[in-house]
Amino acid sequence: MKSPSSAPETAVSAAVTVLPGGPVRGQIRPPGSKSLTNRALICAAMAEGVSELSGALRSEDTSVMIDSLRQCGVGIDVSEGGRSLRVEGRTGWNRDGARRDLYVANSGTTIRFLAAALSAAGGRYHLRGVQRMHERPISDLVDALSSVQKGTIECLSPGGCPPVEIDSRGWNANPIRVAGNVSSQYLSGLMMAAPIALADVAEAAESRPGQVQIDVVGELVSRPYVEMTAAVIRSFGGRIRIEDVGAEGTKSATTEGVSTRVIVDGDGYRGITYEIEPDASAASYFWAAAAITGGEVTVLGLTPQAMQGDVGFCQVMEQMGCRYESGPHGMTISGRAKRGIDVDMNQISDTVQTLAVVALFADGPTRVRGVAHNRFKETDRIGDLACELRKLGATVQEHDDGLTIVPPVGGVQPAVLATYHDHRMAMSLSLAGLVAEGVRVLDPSCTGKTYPEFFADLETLIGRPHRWG
Ligand SMILES: O=C(O)C1=C[C@@H](OP(=O)(O)O)[C@@H](O)[C@H](O)C1
Ligand SMILES: C=C(OP(=O)(O)O)C(=O)O
Repeated sequence: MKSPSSAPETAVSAAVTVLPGGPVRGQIRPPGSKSLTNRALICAAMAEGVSELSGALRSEDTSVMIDSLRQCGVGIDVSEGGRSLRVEGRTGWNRDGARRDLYVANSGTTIRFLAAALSAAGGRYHLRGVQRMHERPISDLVDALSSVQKGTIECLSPGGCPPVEIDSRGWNANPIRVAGNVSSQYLSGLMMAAPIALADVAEAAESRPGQVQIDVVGELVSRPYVEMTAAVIRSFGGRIRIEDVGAEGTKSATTEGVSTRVIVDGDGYRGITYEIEPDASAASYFWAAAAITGGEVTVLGLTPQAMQGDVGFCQVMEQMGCRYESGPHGMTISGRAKRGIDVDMNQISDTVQTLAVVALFADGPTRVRGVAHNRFKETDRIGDLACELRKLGATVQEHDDGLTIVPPVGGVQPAVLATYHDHRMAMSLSLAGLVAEGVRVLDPSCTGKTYPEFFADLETLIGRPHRWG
């Protein structure tokens, strides 16, 4: 067994068992938001001037973004253990015009945001990742880009998946139509790319649009991330507005089938000083630790006004019977989550796995709706999640858009749980061990995608070591 001090933060261990004990009580500040770090990096990289980002996340998803931008000629200095990033805007951008081979591991934000930004900036790029990345769809974004981009862009794997090959001379057309039912990251990528297409960075562009209009056709999932994108764009000096089509006065012949319209103008990004919030999806594991054990956990640095929709997980815990309080410094969950609930998680889909584990300890079934798009993430987060919950003794029904979880009669059973290279599978499933004996979680180092120090931080919060191996 490794003690907390001997376990390196990215320990490569075959398995981890979180040991049962009393109620979890304490305060914790998770690392910076992945979503905000990768958005700020894109805007800063394409800005005029220098940006200073503080509170950034250091993890695989942000490292592949930093490495890719550096390969394109962007100067990025990393300090304070990865928390501070100094980004020299577009001065060195793609000077030699060579084809860049960019590796993005399994980071959806990186490949979707970069594909759009690089298409707008112009140049030749090959974007590739791990095997699972080559199974995650990107064709809705690539189709949207190919309709506005001079040059070529194509998906190289069957089913419209990466690698993506780009040979672009910038954008010259309008409006862009994009589907939003598989991932909101396509729209976010286009939104962040639009100011780049409007600015001088597009040296290769044969002509530049004066304004960019992006129309989302049909359903848009994970909406809070789109608001977050707009907020980050505005912070970096971009001008953007989002209209819900269908609202009074917005319907016309040009809005047929369109649910959301985004209009971007202005002349690009400006370098700024920017502070990144702690990661709200990561915070969900600590709130859940309180909810499962009947303890009390305050997550510092987050408020209900945070830019991340996943702070909404606290309201879900409240629905299940916890007490939820917020103050200027943090958000607190206390008491046990006793009630099973029926909940639409479309807007906070990264917390479905966390909720599923809390649901194992409730006194009735929990039905999760609205997350069909969870099948396209690091793994199939409906089918594979159901499989692991059943190993713990739950009765689980899979639906097209989610799942129903009936808690195990007689309590959660000991089990060895697979994690499918999915950081959220490892972080959420391990929490079952806070109450139940013998919950062994395989490949814990997969948390490195967004939270390399997760198990070390959890040990600190619960005040006892995990069993490794
Ligand atoms: O834009 C973002 O930063 C994200 C959007 C969400 O993806 P989808 O829009 O695919 O649901 C979320 O799951 C992901 O972790 C981060
Ligand atoms: C879905 C996720 O990541 P991404 O799509 O950015 O790879 C996630 O972090 O849960």
